[in-house]
Amino acid sequence: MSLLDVRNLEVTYAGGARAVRGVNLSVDAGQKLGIAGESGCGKSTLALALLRLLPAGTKVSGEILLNGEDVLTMKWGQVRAVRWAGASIVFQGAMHSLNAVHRIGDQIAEPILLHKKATPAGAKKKVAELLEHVGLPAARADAYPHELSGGQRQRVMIAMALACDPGLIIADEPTTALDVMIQAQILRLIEQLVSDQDLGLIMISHDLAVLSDTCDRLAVMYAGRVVEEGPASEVYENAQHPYGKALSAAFPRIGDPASRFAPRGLPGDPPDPSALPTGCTFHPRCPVALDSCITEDPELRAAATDRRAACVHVGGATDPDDAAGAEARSTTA
Ligand SMILES: Nc1ncnc2c1ncn2[C@@H]1O[C@H](COP(=O)(O)OP(=O)(O)OP(=O)(O)O)[C@@H](O)[C@H]1O
Repeated sequence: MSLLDVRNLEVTYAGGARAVRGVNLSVDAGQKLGIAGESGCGKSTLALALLRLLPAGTKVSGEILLNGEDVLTMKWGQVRAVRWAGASIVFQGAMHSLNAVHRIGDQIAEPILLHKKATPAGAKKKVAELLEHVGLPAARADAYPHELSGGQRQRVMIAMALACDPGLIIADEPTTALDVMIQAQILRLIEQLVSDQDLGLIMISHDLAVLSDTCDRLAVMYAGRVVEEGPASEVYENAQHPYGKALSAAFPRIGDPASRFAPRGLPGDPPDPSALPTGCTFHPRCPVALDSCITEDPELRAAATDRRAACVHVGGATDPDDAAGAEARSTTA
């Protein structure tokens, strides 16, 4: 049994935006899954859905099996316990997530007192251990958030996420607000904690390079769907889906000066999730779209060993007559 098994997850916001569509994914203990995609592709919605943190009125269907139990059908009391002890989220921008008027030790202690039913002395001891675990002196428990640097605050957020010993950490752009040096330190810290404690990790980022460096597997999302999935370094180095290729080409590579000076962006924007294009939702931006892509939306299918992509061009499914149409379009574009 996987630590987390998400099956056919669909999320539609009250206004009709289909932010997550038919997502399947799984994470085992000790496994690090990266979720990549441009802004608006549904990554944060997916993270929030996993712990039922979406606004009231949002329609969610499918299954979210955490340790075999479906989070979507749990009673609220159980969901609240699962949020700390089963899986917890580290958000970007720790300053906004921490309460400015409380000492950080008290903030970390709160879930321990509430969900672990610890005594005040037991919670204090655990807070000291957690701070040391994330590389902060235990005495920093007495500090207020504004007395810490951005990197230290993000370490506090990680300590807080670990407070009730969850099996899964969901890190949503955990280093986006930090400078490059601190970003690297925080990423190494997360990696180390995950491997020391055999945790599962879902790391969300628009930055494919960061994800390929940190994670074992990578899922690329576009318009609410996973369009490509496989071992992280392979997806980054040799994406199969045209969107994965474009996303990967947008990042300069070490040792490849050409890519450094000419990273290729992808023209256009992801579609409005309340008015999605027909067929493959990527077809309006796709440089190799076929006529059939306007009407057909391919399922994820085997692209190579242990890799899958949702594109008519993978798995030998391309119709040669249709390919002529694509060629004509790309030469006139
Ligand atoms: N509360 C909401 N109500 C309606 N639509 C929403 C809501 N939150 C997000 N959306 C829409 O759902 C889509 C997916 O948003 P989401 O924030 O999940 O994407 P993302 O990939 O995480 O982007 P970013 O990296 O910018 O956070 C977007 O089109 C967004 O406008």
